[in-house]
Amino acid sequence: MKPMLTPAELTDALRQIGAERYHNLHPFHRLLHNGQLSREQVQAWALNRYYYQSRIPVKDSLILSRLETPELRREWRRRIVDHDGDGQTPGGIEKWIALGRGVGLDSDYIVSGKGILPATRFAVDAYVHFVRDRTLLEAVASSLTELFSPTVIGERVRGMLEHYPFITRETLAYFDKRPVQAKADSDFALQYCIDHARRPEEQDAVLNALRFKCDVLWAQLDALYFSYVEPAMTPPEAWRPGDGLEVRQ
Ligand SMILES: O=C(O)c1cc(C(=O)O)c2c(n1)C(=O)C(=O)c1cc(C(=O)O)[nH]c1-2
Repeated sequence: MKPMLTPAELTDALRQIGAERYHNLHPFHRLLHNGQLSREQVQAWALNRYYYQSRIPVKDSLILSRLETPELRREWRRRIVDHDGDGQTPGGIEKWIALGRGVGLDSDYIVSGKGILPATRFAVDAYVHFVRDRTLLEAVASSLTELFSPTVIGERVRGMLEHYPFITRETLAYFDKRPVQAKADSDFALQYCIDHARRPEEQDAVLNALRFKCDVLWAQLDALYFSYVEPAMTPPEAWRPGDGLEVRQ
C-alpha cells in the first residue's frame, strides 16, 4: 500500500511537478520573455490569454458554490472580486483588456471571443469542466499552479519591458497585483489540500489535479506556438495579424 505523505513531502511533490512541467518552461514563453516575438505574435498571446482570464471567475464561482462554510466561501469570494472588480476598482479582467489594447487590439474584439484558437478554448473549457465535475479537493488543488506563477510573472514583466519598445509598465499593470494575490491564493489552497487529503489516494488525486492544470496551461501555449510561430498553421477563422486592431484617431 502507498504510504501517506507528510505535509512537507506532499508540498515537495507538488513543487517537483511545477519544476518539471509548469508553463514557464514552454518554448513560447521563452520566446515571449526573451523579446523574440513580433508585435503580432504578442497580440495573439494577449488575445488568447484573455479567454483564460475570462473563465477564471466562472470556475471560481463553481468552486464557491460547492464550499460549505461562510469562512471558506468568504476566502474564495475574494478571488472572484480580484478578477471581476467591485464596480469601483477595476479587476483583473478589465486590466487584461487594457493589456490587449496596450498591444494594439480593439477591446470589443478581445471580449467577443472571435479569433480565439480552437485549442485555447478546449484547454480552458476543460479546466472549467474539471472543477465542476471532480471532487472539491481536486478542484481546489487544480489552482495550485499559482504556487509557481509569481516567478514566471516577474520574469515576464522584466523581459517584456526590456525587449519590446511597444510595451510599457501601464500595459502590464495587470501583473502588478498578481504575485501578491497568487501567493495568498496558493497558500490557502495548499493548506486546504494538506488538511483535506487524508488518504494516500486523495494525496494522489491532489498531485494529479496539479499535473492536469499544468497541461491546461501548456496546451494553450502549444496552440499559440503551432499557430503563430513558423511554420504557422493558423486554423480557419482564427485571429490573423491585422484582425481586430484598435483604430487610433
Ligand atoms: O501569468 C501567468 O503565468 C499566470 C499563471 C496562472 C496559473 O499558474 O494558473 C494564473 C495566472 N497567471 C493569473 O493571472 C490568474 O489570475 C490565475 C488564476 C489561476 C487559477 O487557477 O485560479 N491561475 C492563474
